[in-house]
This record gives sequence, structure tokens and C-alpha cells, in this order.
Amino acid sequence: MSCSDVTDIPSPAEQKDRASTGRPLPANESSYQPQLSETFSAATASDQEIPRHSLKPGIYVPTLAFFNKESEALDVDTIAKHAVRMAEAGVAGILTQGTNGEAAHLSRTERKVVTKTTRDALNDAGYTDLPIVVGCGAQSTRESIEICYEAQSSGGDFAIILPPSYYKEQYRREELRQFFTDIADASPIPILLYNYPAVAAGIDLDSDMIVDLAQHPNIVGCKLTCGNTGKLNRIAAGTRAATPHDPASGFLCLGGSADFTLQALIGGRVRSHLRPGQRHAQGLRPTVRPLPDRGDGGGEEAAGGCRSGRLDRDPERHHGDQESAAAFPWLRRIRAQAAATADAAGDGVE
Ligand SMILES: N[C@@H](CC=O)C(=O)O
Repeated sequence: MSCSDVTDIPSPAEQKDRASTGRPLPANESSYQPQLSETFSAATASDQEIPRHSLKPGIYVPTLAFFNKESEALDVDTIAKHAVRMAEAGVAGILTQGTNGEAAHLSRTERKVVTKTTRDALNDAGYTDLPIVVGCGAQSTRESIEICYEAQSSGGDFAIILPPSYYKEQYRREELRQFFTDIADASPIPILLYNYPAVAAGIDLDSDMIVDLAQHPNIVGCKLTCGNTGKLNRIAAGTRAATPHDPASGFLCLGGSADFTLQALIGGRVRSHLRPGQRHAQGLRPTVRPLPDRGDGGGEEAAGGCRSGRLDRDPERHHGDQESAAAFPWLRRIRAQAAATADAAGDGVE
């Protein structure tokens, strides 16, 4: 499977013009109409000619990249099956090339293949409206923008961007702010800020910077995998982040790991990004069911990244209290699925 190369990246002037005068809506654009936050500056609000193109609150899954065990080539069949499995579980969206998606190990061509495979599989299964967020971070502004274009042409709806970190010692706040602002000005798809110091040489965006950057109309959310729920709460309050019941500013403030889903639910006006587990980490595997064995052992192997995790048979322990479940029907559904999965999986799940 291949994807067309990006040949036509607009000039910086054209990019700026596009960002300020509107752009094609993402495929998943709906009647969801957020209001601007009152914490945003008057100048920003009154200059804004287009509504924020927002993601809906919900559970978003950073999906795994699957590889053929022998050749290390992408296992597109499993990538496709897994995407549909996640959609069937009721997620609000899928993230390709997050950390579990091993963006750092993929070539630019492979990144496009993963996203296009995911989009095509979702479309074929009828999930044409399910948004795909694509990891588009790179060390240079220019390459990040190019990857945003490639993400869009591969079927991605949103981009999520890590700060650059190779020259960490040289970056001050202002350079980091400029990096995100320049990408947001130029990207053809809205972006989310990705704060994960563990994979960014310790760079830890603070809440002031994130709230400030959130004023940009093309920056529509953040994902905090730093695990700092105090920061998450400050950002949610400072941006008047969206909830399932109140689109508010439309800014989406996501917890980046299942470990603090409950804290995110309680305090952050947010829904969480779940981490389905990684080969190299003992992550939780709260809603992921092993893929069916393909008969040649490949399915089992391919699902290895998910199988290494641990699932408590009592989903309450990982998904919050009864009150949260009553308030959020999607949470109830996911809990029921997690319980059913645990029962069905038998000894496959600890
Ligand atoms: N589950 C996350 C982990 C860090 O944010 C991801 O894979 O992106």
C-alpha cells in the first residue's frame, strides 16, 4: 500500500493566509459548535473569523503500530483490524503515531501508510466520521509542517505535536512558543500540543504556555502525559475546556495515560486518552481485547503490544466511580465491555 507524496506545500505567505481565512473542514466536522473562552483575549476572539475545529470529548486511543515479526515491515492487515476493533469499542477517535504508535521508529512513508491504512479501514467499516489524530512532531518546524500536510493527505483530521528536543539546551520558552505557533499558522489540519517530558528530553510545557498557545484558533487541544493532574486542571480551567455536556471553548484537555483517567475525569473537565499498553511497559489494558488469532499465530504475535498489559477484572478500579459512570454513558459502555472482555479472555488477562 502506498500514499501519494506531498508535492504541493504552500509558501509561508499562503499558509498564513489559509490559517487566518479558513480552510476545508476536517472530515469529522459536525454541528458541534464550541464557544470561545472568556479567558481568551478580546483581540484574539474578535479577530477570529472561523470557529475552532474541535474534537469531541471522549476516549481517544493512541493506537499501536504492528509489524511483521520476521521482516519488520508494517503489518497493515493487523493495523486495519485493530483500528476497526477500537472503533467498535466506541472510542471517540484514534491517534496514529503517538508514542505507542512508534512514530520515532517509522519512516515518513511508513507514517503515511499507517494513517492511510487506518482511515481506509475505518471508512470501509462505516466509521467515516471517526476522527484520526496523527503524531506530526519533528525536530524542525519545516518538517513538522510537511508531516502535517502528509497526515492530512493520508486521511488524518488533526495533528498532535511534541516539542522538539534535540537541541534542548538551546531552547527557551520563546523558541518553543514560536515552534508551536508557526506550525499552527501553517498546518492544514488543527493541532494538539503533546506534553510528554519522558520522550522529549525532559521538556515540560507549563500550564501558562499551554493556556497561552490555546488562544491560537488552530490549536484545539492538548494531551498531557506528564501525569501532572494539577497542571491538567489548571489548563482545563484556563481554557474553559470542553466536556461532553458543554462544548465551552472547544479546547480539549486530555489526560495522556490511563493511569490518571479518574483524576482527569474528576478535576479536569476532560476525558482521557487511554494507553492500551506497550511491549516495553507494564501499562494497563483497560478496554483492549486481544485480536483474534489469524490461524498462523500472527494475530497473537501482532497483538503482543496489547497483551503485555494488565487488566483488573474490576473495571471500577481503572475507570472511576459509579457516579462518573452514571454521568457518562460512554464510560458505562466501556466498563461493560471491559468486564465482558475480561470474562471472555479467561487466562489471557491477568
Ligand atoms: N498512550 C500514549 C502514551 C503517551 O502519551 C501514546 O501512545 O501516545
